[in-house]
Amino acid sequence: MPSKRPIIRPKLSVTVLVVSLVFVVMFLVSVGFSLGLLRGITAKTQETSQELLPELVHTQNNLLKIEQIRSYIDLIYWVQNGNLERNYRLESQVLIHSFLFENDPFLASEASNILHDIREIASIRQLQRTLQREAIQALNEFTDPNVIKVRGLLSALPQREIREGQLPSTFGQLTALSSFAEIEQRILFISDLNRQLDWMLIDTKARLERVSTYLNSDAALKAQTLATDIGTDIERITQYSVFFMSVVVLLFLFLFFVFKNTLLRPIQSLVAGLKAIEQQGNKTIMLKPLFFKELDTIRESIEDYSGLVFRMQKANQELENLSRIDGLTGLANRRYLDEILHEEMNRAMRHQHALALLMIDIDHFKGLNDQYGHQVGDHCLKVIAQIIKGYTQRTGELAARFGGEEFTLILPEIAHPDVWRIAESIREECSQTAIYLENDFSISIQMTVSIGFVHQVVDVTDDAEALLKKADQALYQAKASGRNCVREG
Ligand SMILES: Nc1nc2c(ncn2[C@@H]2O[C@H](COP(=O)(O)OP(=O)(O)OP(=O)(O)O)[C@@H](O)[C@H]2O)c(=O)[nH]1
Repeated sequence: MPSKRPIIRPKLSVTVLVVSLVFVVMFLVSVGFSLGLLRGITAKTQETSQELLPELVHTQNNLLKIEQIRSYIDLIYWVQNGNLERNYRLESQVLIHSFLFENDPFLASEASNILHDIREIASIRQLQRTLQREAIQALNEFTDPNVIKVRGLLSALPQREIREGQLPSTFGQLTALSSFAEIEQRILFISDLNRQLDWMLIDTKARLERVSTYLNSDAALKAQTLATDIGTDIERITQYSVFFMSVVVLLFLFLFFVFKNTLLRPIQSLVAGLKAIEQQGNKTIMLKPLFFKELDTIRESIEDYSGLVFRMQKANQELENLSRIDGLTGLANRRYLDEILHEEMNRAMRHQHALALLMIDIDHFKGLNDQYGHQVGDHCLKVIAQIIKGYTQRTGELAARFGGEEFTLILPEIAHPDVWRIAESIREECSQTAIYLENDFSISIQMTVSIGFVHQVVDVTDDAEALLKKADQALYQAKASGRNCVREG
């Protein structure tokens, strides 16, 4: 037969240590991971605040500068004073130079175009202003109303354009100085310059608008990138938290399930085992082997304890039986007789039943002892005892050895005629039984018994002693009446 391999059971203490270590390692890993994640997010936030935010600020600055350049261009266009115009031009140039390109080729090329436009506008405006001034100066000496009108028109440039046909057809004295066509041509040229300026202004403003739109969309893009970055980080933190919490919850559920099956239930079964020993110590209990070594050791101890309790209960029972039984005849002894008689009297009293007590004594037993010896006497006592015991069938009936060669029979809940019948039967059976000597079967002994009994409904005034006494007196009468007879007390 193949030898059974011993089952290796894990130790609870070691398991708890290992689980704790796993938890500690998991905790450290998660702390490390959390710190790494947070560090990454912090670095990203710093990077954002150091790069993206300044970029956004630069874009906003550029937008402001664009607005300022736009107003400078207007001023360059409208201003009549050359010095002021130069100032505005320089200011706008400074602004363009302070423009932040951030390596953006579109911005760089548009800035240089704007610079070029400003110079162009300024130079045309300068030329227009010079020509305008010269023309006005030349016309200043004349008082002709048409000349004054033309001078007025020239002074209103560039607010109001001078169109062909707007000029008067004659200039009076002026025609003496130069031809009408020549003057008209010059004034219209100045006005043309104005139209050119208008177009340039429209172009430049459109360019500025383009740059402004570009910067705005760039700022929006950067803001969106920033928002997306923050959103991604928040999502990562959320995902990590959900993952970590799920792992922890699942692990706890798993451990709870494992410990419930390997720890809580086994402990409950051990407690149930102990209770079973307490409640039913008359049999040994067997428990299922347990997973953890320590618990299994406790299980083995409980099983051993159960076996011990069982053996002790058995021994106690045997001792108790021995203390109730007469060693020679196997009938109840005097002590147990008193106990049962007391109980049966109480029961009879409660239920108002009649109780019968028979005292049975072997006749001339001393002579038998003397003739055949004590051993034969003992044998006869056993035979008579078995005959009497044969009359105990119902619950509560008890045959006892009262002492020496005297026996007692308790018959509860019995009718009077039945007592007589049973007593006579015992007497008759004893007298008809031939007892053979164990070492000589040729010799048989005939024995008789005398019986005294009492039958009555017990009341509170009665006690066991009185009942026994009454039965004994009846027995005495039977003896006095010549033995081998029954008498009632
Ligand atoms: N062999 C044996 N004899 C016992 C035992 N117990 C008592 N005896 C004897 O029983 C006898 C009782 O004798 P007595 O009381 O004189 O009664 P009896 O001889 O039966 O006479 P009556 O009862 O008057 O018929 C005594 O000789 C006791 O020694 C016992 O356990 N074994």
